[in-house]
Amino acid sequence: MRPRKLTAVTETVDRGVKTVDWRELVNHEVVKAHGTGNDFVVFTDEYGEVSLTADTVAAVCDRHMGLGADGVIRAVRTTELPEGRKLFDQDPSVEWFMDYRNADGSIAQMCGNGVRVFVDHLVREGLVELPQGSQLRIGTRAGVRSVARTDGGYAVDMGPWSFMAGEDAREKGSDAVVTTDGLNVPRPGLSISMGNPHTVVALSEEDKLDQLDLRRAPSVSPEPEDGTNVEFVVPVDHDDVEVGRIHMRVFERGVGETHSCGTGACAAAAATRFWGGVDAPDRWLVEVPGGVLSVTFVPATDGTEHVVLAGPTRVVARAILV
Ligand SMILES: N[C@@H](CCC[C@H](N)C(=O)O)C(=O)O
Repeated sequence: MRPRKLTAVTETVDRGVKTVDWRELVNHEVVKAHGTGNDFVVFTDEYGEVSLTADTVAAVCDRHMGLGADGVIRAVRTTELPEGRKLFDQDPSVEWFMDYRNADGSIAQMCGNGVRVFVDHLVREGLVELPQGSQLRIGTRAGVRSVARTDGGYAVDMGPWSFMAGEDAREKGSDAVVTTDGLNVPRPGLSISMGNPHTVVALSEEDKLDQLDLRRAPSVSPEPEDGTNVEFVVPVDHDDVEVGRIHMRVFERGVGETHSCGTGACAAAAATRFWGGVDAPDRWLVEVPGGVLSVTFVPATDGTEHVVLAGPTRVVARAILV
């Protein structure tokens, strides 16, 4: 899961025109869709016939030479991948697996915006039925997730959140030091797992989120072995004490700065609520450059606390890769 460098894909230059070759996906129909500006190329590979390589993913996601996206999502039957088969054997109602890849071709365990886009794809393609109010259980590399159709999109039970550094972080409120361009001093960060890793940094209003320069990856010390997504948050002033509100910018592992990150919004809300103490609300609105995500902390039947992420999805194009 370590971030990988964008490697060269097979390129041919014909009369001055560079053409990239995405091999396995030639002639495949794909959909370009996004959730609050976190955009994905999505395709169905029901029987797992495409052997998707990191180079192909990077080529398709290239914003100049490809379709351009923050990641690729393959919809595949759980029975067709070893990771999915395990989930299916435990619960045969889990029929579909979200095979998620970052723009650089690396594999990530989870993608919160991607789950909504993935389920919307299954519904639109007629692969599942999901009337409003009903739930669909899908497989991911972080385990099974339940998704409900809502008025304006989908709500995903993202499972429990946890401190990556354990109880030590709970006591200190941070476990890392984060440095980034645009911030003149290093800041403490709190690392939270949502199935994938996040490090959340709180900024004061004066720090001005928009002064951050996230063209280069922030440096996180100690450096997490598998890398991390880094979220910067600033509280938003508002009157409703029942709902927390934050602004967030994110640098995603394996991608770069994105317009939104669903798991990042959950981690950012979890960290901010933790810093806020016992009176902090259970419902949060996370404003990202691509829109607003809703994050709610709910007690689960197994005694843990689950995070429910809700937000919109939008399909922008259907294409055949040539
Ligand atoms: N954009 C996603 C997160 C995608 C994976 C992430 N870049 C990672 O490597 O962990 C989301 O909406 O959660």
